[in-house]
Amino acid sequence: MASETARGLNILITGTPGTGKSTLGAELAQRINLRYMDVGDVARDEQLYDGYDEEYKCPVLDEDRLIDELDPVMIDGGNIVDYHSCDLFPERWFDIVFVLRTDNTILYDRLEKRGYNAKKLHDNVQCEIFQTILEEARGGYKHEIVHELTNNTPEDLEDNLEKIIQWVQQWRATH
Ligand SMILES: Nc1ncnc2c1ncn2[C@@H]1O[C@H](COP(=O)(O)OP(=O)(O)O)[C@@H](O)[C@H]1O
Repeated sequence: MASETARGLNILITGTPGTGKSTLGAELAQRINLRYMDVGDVARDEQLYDGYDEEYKCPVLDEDRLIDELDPVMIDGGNIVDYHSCDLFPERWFDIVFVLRTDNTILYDRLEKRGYNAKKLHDNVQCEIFQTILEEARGGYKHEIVHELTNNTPEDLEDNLEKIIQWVQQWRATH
């Protein structure tokens, strides 16, 4: 076996809410035996909040406490992290970053089904139109580790899983 470097593989799955991160992340974790972490769930379980956003009617993430909480786990490696933003994380955490993308009309329907109000729907669809998260990822990580994946249909999901698994196998063979 190739030598384990400082730690095991860490994958970030990011993208606008509704692009399918948790669906893909949870399935991927099962198939390749990594730990799946939804950052929103960790924040809620550990109450890693700092105030309340009246406009969006949601608690504000305490980023410093979140980083402190996750750092030991990330140093160990073997994680798939799911979050709808990526500029808060230390660059050193991730070996590869996947940015999921969804067509605006499909995304709108998914978020409407989720019960988002008009403002939240509009803001999230705008976020996707302006490819905000993709730009964030490209700005925060080395170009060659950032991959954009279209995720509109169940067929896309299966293709994406296969692509990621191939990449992971390659990574494991060379690290
Ligand atoms: N590739 C896909 N094709 C069709 N529907 C999908 C796909 N990926 C996710 N979905 C659906 O879209 C909705 C949002 O997916 P979810 O994984 O919760 O997104 P996120 O974690 O990015 O907010 C869910 O109802 C899920 O079943």
